[in-house]
Amino acid sequence: MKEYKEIQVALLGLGTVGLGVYKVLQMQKEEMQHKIGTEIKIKKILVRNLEKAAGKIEDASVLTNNWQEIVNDDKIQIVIEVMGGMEPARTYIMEAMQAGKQVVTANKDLIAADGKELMDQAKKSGCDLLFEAAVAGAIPIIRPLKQCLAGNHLSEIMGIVNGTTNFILTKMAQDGMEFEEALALATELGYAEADPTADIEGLDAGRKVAIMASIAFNSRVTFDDVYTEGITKITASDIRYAKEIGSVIKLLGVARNTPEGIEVRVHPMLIPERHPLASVNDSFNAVFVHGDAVDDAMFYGRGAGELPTASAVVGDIFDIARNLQYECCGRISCTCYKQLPIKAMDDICSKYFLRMLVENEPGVLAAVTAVFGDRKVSIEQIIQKKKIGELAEIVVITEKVKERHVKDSLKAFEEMTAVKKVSSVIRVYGE
Ligand SMILES: NC(=O)C1=CN([C@@H]2O[C@H](COP(=O)(O)OP(=O)(O)OC[C@H]3O[C@@H](n4cnc5c(N)ncnc54)[C@H](OP(=O)(O)O)[C@@H]3O)[C@@H](O)[C@H]2O)C=CC1
Ligand SMILES: N[C@@H](CC=O)C(=O)O
Ligand code: NA
Repeated sequence: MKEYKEIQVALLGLGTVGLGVYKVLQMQKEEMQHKIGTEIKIKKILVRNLEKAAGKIEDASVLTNNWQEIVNDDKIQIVIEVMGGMEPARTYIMEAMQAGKQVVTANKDLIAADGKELMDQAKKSGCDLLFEAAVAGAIPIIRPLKQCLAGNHLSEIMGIVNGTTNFILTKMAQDGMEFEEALALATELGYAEADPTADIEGLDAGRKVAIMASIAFNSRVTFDDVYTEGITKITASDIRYAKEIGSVIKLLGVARNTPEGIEVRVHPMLIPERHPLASVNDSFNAVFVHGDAVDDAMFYGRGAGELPTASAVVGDIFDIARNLQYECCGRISCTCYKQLPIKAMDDICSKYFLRMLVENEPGVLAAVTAVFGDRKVSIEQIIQKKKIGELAEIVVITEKVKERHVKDSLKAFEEMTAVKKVSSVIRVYGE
């Protein structure tokens, strides 16, 4: 065992998460010696603008805008990447590992796209590359999937894995807030990505689902494999109709290991109010995991924000500090040893909610029903909601059907003069 009076680390980035890590390490100052047998000392913080960063911390002498000062400093043993984005984060992480440093990152964009190359380099360098904060923020999920649940064949992961969109949907449903106002608030609270398009279009959740699926199913799933649909088309009317049928709308990430291949998708879903995910609100996230031994397990906590995300990052730093002392870094490497196919989205099965504007004439409902019937789409419910001039708004809820049959039906409606508009198509949870 090696004894270290202190372990020197460098932070790359001093934004929401970087400042959170700085604060949590200060909050742990008295205790870390007892917990991990050494102290963590931030030796350098890489920033772009020295002046802007100086006002954020007590000792501005640790700030630098020169990466070489970090990568060439042999005393720095852990690099903590919390800048975000693909480059230069990727290069810095690679160079840090090539220089024999351990790495912690919160960067899902990078792990979801280039996880294989990064893990390969970690193995080659005998380094730890830990990324607990990259998925579902504070919630421990990477470590459970890789370690605690390793004695399972995991078949399903499903959950709410984006804090920003969950916050927006909660504010729209519970406080009647407008989409834009709720997004601005989420940004102010430090939940949103630097470009919030990644949150609201489902890309951020897609990256997290790709990372979880790769680990859970031992087969590499990249972000490009994930079907993503965000919440920008969800309207106040959809939320109201959902409420009327005892449901809420949530942005869900789903990954299933099926005999036809891996199903990976992110999209809004109507879920019954009694389902545990329905009460996951604000910036909270929750992940369900199903395995052959564990049965069902659920993980819940804050999915975004300064201190919650830093909680996960600091957990990784502490883990590495222990590994450094016991000289066992790089203990757990890439676990993707299979090459499973990805299931086409057209082949997934779901129930669907469709809101349509049709001519208010006798026979139109029958014609709509016939289009569905001819394309193997069984209807569970069809309700005429209201009249809008000469038109009627109808809501259709289908049985569980194949996505391709719903798409075929939508194509047919485009050709039907009696159908003026299909305003919403939202998948519905359940059998
Ligand atoms: N916010 C959250 O709740 C969570 C975030 N994450 C992830 O953590 C990472 C950081 O997110 P967050 O803190 O919210 O983002 P921020 O935009 O708040 O912070 C990023 C910081 O990195 C700095 N930075 C960017 N590029 C460089 C560079 N080339 N050199 C030096 N500094 C640089 C930025 O500087 P400048 O101020 O000049 O732009 C900024 O201060 C991302 O990967 C994100 O996806 C993960 C989980 C939760
Ligand atoms: N923007 C992300 C931050 C955490 O990953 C989110 O809102 O969940
Ligand atoms: Na996490």
